[in-house]
Amino acid sequence: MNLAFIGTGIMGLPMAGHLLAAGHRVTVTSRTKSRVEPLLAKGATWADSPAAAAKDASVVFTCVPDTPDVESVLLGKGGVIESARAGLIVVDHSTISPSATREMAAKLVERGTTLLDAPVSGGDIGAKNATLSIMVGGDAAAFATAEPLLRHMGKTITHCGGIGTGQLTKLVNQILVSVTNLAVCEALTFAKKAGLDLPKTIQAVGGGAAGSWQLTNLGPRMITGDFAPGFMIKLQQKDLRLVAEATKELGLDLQALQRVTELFDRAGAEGRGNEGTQALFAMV
Ligand SMILES: NC(=O)c1ccc[n+]([C@@H]2O[C@H](COP(=O)([O-])OP(=O)(O)OC[C@H]3O[C@@H](n4cnc5c(N)ncnc54)[C@H](O)[C@@H]3O)[C@@H](O)[C@H]2O)c1
Repeated sequence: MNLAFIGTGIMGLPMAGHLLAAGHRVTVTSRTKSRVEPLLAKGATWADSPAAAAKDASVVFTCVPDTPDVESVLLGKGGVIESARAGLIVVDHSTISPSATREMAAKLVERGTTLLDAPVSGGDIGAKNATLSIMVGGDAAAFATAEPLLRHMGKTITHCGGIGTGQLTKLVNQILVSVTNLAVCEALTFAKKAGLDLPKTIQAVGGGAAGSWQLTNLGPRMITGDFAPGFMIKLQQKDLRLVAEATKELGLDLQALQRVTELFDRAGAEGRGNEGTQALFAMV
């Protein structure tokens, strides 16, 4: 199948690589061409704009940082909409605003193009190992077409409902991920102060009821001071802003969420925005 992938950063690069490895023709574009070289070396084709990338594609994937980036690659100058046509499916893997997603879907549908919101969870490791959880919102027929492609990149693929429900589900995910991250930071701070062997502690509690992705994957990075991203703090701040907007709309007041949001914002203000979320350990 002719596919396009726009935004080949920490997540998009390995995800597009899986589509290539599965035998699809993949045209790619991203902000920094040099970072796409590993895909070009494996047979991907470079395009100078999202519109050019989408021109001959049946399905276009996007994985860029924030809502304005998705708006730019889909609806901006040189955006996908310029070459959009009846039958084209756009699958957006970015984590962005659910309401902006619905608005973009309405604009694309005027060209006969269907948008699926399909944010992912599982981190850089899940992207590399093709074990992502992918939460999809949008038209059921478009989902049926996209699902076999999503299976090359993820293990748990869920059609959550109509357009925007993938993003709302991802916000549920971000509440769990961020509050658990803080719990891991506090537990390991306690363990360190108590003089415990930290790798043994992670092993011991990770196998019981306290086990979690955050503990298993970020705990070892926390205790060795490896703060390379992973999932950047500035992206978690962006996600927590989206969660804050949604909780306000729903009239909710979630205490642990507020605390962890403050800590991530403080980490960002201290210049840690490009570090991985495990660097929260340094803030506790
Ligand atoms: N890193 C993770 O662990 C993780 C996990 C789940 C979800 N996400 C989400 O996935 C999305 C991407 O995250 P990432 O970690 O890969 O970020 P990243 O910054 O590593 O990659 C983003 C890519 O998008 C490209 N890009 C940005 N604006 C562009 C534009 N206008 N046109 C073309 N390309 C553009 C950049 O060049 C970069 O290659 C974000 O929404 C993030 O919240 C990330």
